[in-house]
Amino acid sequence: IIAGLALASMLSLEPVRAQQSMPKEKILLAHGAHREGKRTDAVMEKWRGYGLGQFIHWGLYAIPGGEWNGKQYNGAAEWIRSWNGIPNATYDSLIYKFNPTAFDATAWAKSAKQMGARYVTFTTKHHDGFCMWPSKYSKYTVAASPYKKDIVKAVVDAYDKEGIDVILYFSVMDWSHPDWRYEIKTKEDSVAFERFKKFTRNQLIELLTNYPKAKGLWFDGTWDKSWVKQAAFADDLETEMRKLRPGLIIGSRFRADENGKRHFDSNGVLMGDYEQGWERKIPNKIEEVHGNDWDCVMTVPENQWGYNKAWNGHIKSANELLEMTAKCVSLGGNFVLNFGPQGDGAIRQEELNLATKIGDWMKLNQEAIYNCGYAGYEKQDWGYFTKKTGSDQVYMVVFNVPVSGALRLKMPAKTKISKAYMLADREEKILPEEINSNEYFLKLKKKDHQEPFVIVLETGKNAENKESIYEKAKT
Ligand SMILES: C[C@@H]1O/C(=N\OC(=O)Nc2ccccc2)[C@@H](O)[C@H](O)[C@@H]1O
Repeated sequence: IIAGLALASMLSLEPVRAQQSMPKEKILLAHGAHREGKRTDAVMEKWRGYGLGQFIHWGLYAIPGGEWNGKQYNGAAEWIRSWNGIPNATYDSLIYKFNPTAFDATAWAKSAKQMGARYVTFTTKHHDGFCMWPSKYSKYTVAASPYKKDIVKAVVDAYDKEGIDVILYFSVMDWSHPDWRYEIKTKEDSVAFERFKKFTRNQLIELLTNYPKAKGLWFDGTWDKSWVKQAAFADDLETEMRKLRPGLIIGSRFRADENGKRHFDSNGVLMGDYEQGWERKIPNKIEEVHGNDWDCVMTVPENQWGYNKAWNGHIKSANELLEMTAKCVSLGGNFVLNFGPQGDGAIRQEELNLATKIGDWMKLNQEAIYNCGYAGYEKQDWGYFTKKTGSDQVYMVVFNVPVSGALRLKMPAKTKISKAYMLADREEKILPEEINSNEYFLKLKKKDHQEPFVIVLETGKNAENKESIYEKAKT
């Protein structure tokens, strides 16, 4: 095209327009993203509105709980098999100690329900390769443990009964499988990894077949070169899984495109149905989520997913976790809080206490979290705006009350407030005092709030559109 234009100009057929900055040419990809933009089906619409979820990391690693022969493992407790202080066979013999007599899936599900979680992501197989279901493709499963029973089934059934949707976590990387490779260097590696790919496909089809109620798969352990090079295989497998389970939700961490690009393909388009990169981190502004669905998965300690006896370092409080929840929802995402049950199957008291506190708050304020998203308003110091999907209803989730006891509220131009009141007590009206066009003071009855609260703002059509009482500053 450029040569043609240049030739034309030389022949003075027509002046060449200054070369527009040509849009970046899309690279033709066989195994890139197969959809651009958010999914619009009902299953994904429901996922988008969950707001709050629970992650559960449970497996053999919960038995040592981050400690071995009295020594504290400094990494994440669920990674302890990789500690060079423990021979793999010694770790793997933990299977003979796995008999969680305190495991009660119904109690877990009821605690999650009370907390206000609307979905749960459960570890069917973590990097250590131990299967929490009786997989017929592995000997290293609950079936070979003293416990014997199918834990994945118990969790899926119990959470489904509480109306909480289940997503199955699955680690592709499987340290215990003889055919797993970090990268393919030799012919032998390649032959072994072909067997591993078949094994992985078999287990995934088995999970989707055994647990049809599961709404999605949360993939992990997909960052090593061996798997990143499997663009065609992983793409075909994703297509097969979606065909087997229409509506299946798969995140951006499952597969890479043929150039090894993960999460976003070579054209910058999100792989899968939502972005999975927000692991123990939250975006600060809407631009960072690029118009995609996303969820943030978060630990209570700094970085412990599996049960760790040492409950130390910075342990997040209920208010911190509520602020993370509100921040995620205010930017159009979901917040997924991790629980690491003990080796005996009981959830530790500290985590149960957090679930209770979060649940008590959610009972009063869930309307500002469920089926809410980005309001499009300017972020302000007092906290986070959320907006009810498909309505004008806007919420202020307040975490910071200034010493004045009054909140300064800046609304977008032409957006008037007709009513404002406390969500937890609708009788407590708040009279916005307009101090400038679209700027208001909201005086609060109570000043010493010990936990976040929500103010409902009625805006939109029924708000009177009186002109601002202030002259525009003459500048
Ligand atoms: C949810 C966590 O997921 C993991 N790893 O996550 C990542 O590797 N996250 C990641 C990596 C690169 C960029 C962004 C996130 C696991 O290793 C860990 O044990 C836990 O199951």
